[in-house]
Order: sequence, then C-alpha cells, then structure tokens
Amino acid sequence: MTVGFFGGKFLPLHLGHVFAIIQASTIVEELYLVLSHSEKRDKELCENTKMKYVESRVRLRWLHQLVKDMDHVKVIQVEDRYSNEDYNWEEGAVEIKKKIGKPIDYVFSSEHEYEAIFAKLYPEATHFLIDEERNTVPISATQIREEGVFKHWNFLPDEVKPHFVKKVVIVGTESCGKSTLTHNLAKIYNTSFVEEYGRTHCERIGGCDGIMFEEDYPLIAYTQKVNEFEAMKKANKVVFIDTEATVTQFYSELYNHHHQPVLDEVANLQDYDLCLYLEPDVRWVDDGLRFHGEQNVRLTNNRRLKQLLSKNNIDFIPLTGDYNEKLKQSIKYVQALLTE
Ligand SMILES: NC(=O)c1ccc[n+]([C@@H]2O[C@H](COP(=O)([O-])OP(=O)(O)OC[C@H]3O[C@@H](n4cnc5c(N)ncnc54)[C@H](O)[C@@H]3O)[C@@H](O)[C@H]2O)c1
Repeated sequence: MTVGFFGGKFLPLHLGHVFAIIQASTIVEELYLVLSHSEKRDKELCENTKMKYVESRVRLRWLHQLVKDMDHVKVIQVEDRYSNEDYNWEEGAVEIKKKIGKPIDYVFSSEHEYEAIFAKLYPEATHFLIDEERNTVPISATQIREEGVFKHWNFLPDEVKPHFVKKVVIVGTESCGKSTLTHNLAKIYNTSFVEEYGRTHCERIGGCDGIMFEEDYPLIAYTQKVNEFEAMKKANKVVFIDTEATVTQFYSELYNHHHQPVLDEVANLQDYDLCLYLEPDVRWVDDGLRFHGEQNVRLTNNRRLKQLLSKNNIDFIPLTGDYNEKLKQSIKYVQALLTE
C-alpha cells in the first residue's frame, strides 16, 4: 500500500490546496492531510492583515468536510512546536510519523524550497511537487490573508465560505418594512436570505391571534436558526435575516403574555455582524396577520422590543425615514461591513 501526506496550515483552506489534495489523492492508496497549527504563530500571521484568525478546530472541520466522501483520505492534526522562535521541523516530523504510524512513500507539497528539508526528514519518501508555479489555481493563503477573503471569494471552497459570511439581521415591530427590506437587500447583494419563520408558521396554522400556543415560540426560534444555517451555505459574502429570537420573545409576550427563558438562551447564542432596527415610522399596512396598528400601540410595542434587545445585549442600529431612506442607510452599513 502506498502512503503519502500533504501538510499545511490551511489558514485559510483555498482551492489551490484542494487542487493539490485531489492530485495527491490520485497518486497514493492512502493519503493523510496534516493540519499543522500553533495558536501563537497562526494568530501572529493574521495580525495586521485583512483576515481574522481562524481557530484550528474550524480548519480541522473544513478538511474533514472536504474529504468526507473519500475513504482513502484521512485527516490528522499536529501542534507545531517552536524552539528559539523557529519552527522545529524535526519534532514536527517525529509527531507526523507517529500519527501516521506506517512507512511514508510520498510527501506532497508545491514548495521547491521544502526539497532539502523533506530529503533529510523523510529519506525513504519521494517529495512530489504539485504545480510549483501555482498556474492551475493562482492563489496563496498569504494573499488571502493580506487582501481579505472577500477579494478572493471565488478561491474559497464551499466548505469554507460560511465561516466568513457576514450575518445581517433586520428587526422591528409589525409593518415596519422588514421583509421587503430583507428581500431587496438579498437581491442587491445577489445572495441568500432567511424569511421570518414565525410568519410562515402563522400562515400554516391559519392566523396567530388567539391560536398560538406557548410551545410554538421555541419551535419558531429553532426553525429560524436552522434556516439561517442553511442560508449561510448558499450566501454570497453576506446573508440577510428577517428577525431573530428576541423578536420571537416579543411576540410570545404580546400574544401569550409569557416571557420564555429558552428564547433568551437562543438569543444569547446569536452572533450577528450587524443588526438593523427599523423604526415604525412608515404607514401601518393590514395584511390579515397584524393586530397592533394604532399609533400609541405601535410606539409601546417599539419601546418593549428595544428593551428586550438591550437586555439580550444586542447592539442595534435604528433606521428612520421612508422605505428609500431606510434602504440607502442599510446599504451604507452593509458596504462598511464588506469592506475588510
Ligand atoms: N515537520 C514536517 O515534517 C512538516 C511537513 C509538512 C508540513 N509541515 C507543516 O506545514 C507547514 C507548511 O505548510 P505551508 O506553510 O506551506 O502551509 P499552507 O497551508 O500555506 O500550504 C499547504 C500546502 O499547499 C501548497 N499550496 C499552496 N497554495 C497552492 C496552490 N495555489 N496550488 C497548489 N498548491 C498550493 C503549499 O505549497 C503547501 O505545500 C509548516 O510550517 C509546518 O508547520 C511540517
């Protein structure tokens, strides 16, 4: 059986790595992908660049996801050791050999300069160079870190993109223009979005006033999260999300007079990059599922929702004005988010 390995930091994993991994997988009968990581070094590599440090557990999952359907490719990880600030290649090789646990026939890389090191560390193995010039996929992880992931978005594998997607949530009370703004922004940015699942739920049961049960709200919050997870996989740099768990809490209080700790728990797990709050300063539109149109009720509800968001430590940006004004302001904030 021929055995080989392909090592790297994969900070981040890109399509050049994927190309090399696939090439290597066709040459040996068993291929090991070795994630070499060092928290200190890897954080330093990302310092003063346009890419945030990516934890090794995330990179390990990327590799596992990439090769999950390739039975002869295995993923292992080693923690890189340093002596006097220099990477200790010898210790690294001892660890890699121990983890692979069988004779190594091939060491794959695209770096000519590793030739001498690998000849010394793996004298029985052939150093197999893959696309040294990087002509097939002209990209490097250094370039992605330096110039930012959005500039090189199309060089990121689908398994990697969701990690970097910016999540924009749009909140507000009834008839403030949330769902239209969500759709419009998704169209402008040619990306995916998440509809307010609470609304879909009400449509399915034939309304909401008087027929919502307490147990409906956690279901709504969980389904919204699952839908977010799915939308992130399809997102083009940014995803737009109509409401979150605090808004669900607000409706639980409004319709069922019940504050549910589980909804706060869900809200505490959320990590949106931007939360846009639409003030209810546009005309209230009756769509058959809305019941709180009087101006004083709208204002009371508005105050309560803001209170709940603040309690859940969600920083929101209030947007005022007509639909066009709110769209223009949203675009300004989204652009800032996408400018790394
Ligand atoms: N001790 C050992 O024996 C040993 C062996 C191998 C690797 N390592 C570890 O891995 C690190 C070396 O990996 P790296 O820093 O080069 O990691 P990296 O994540 O930048 O790259 C991983 C591999 O992909 C190749 N590659 C990058 N872009 C490519 C492209 N566009 N097309 C084709 N191939 C491409 C690189 O040449 C490298 O071989 C070392 O610093 C060390 O931590 C250790």
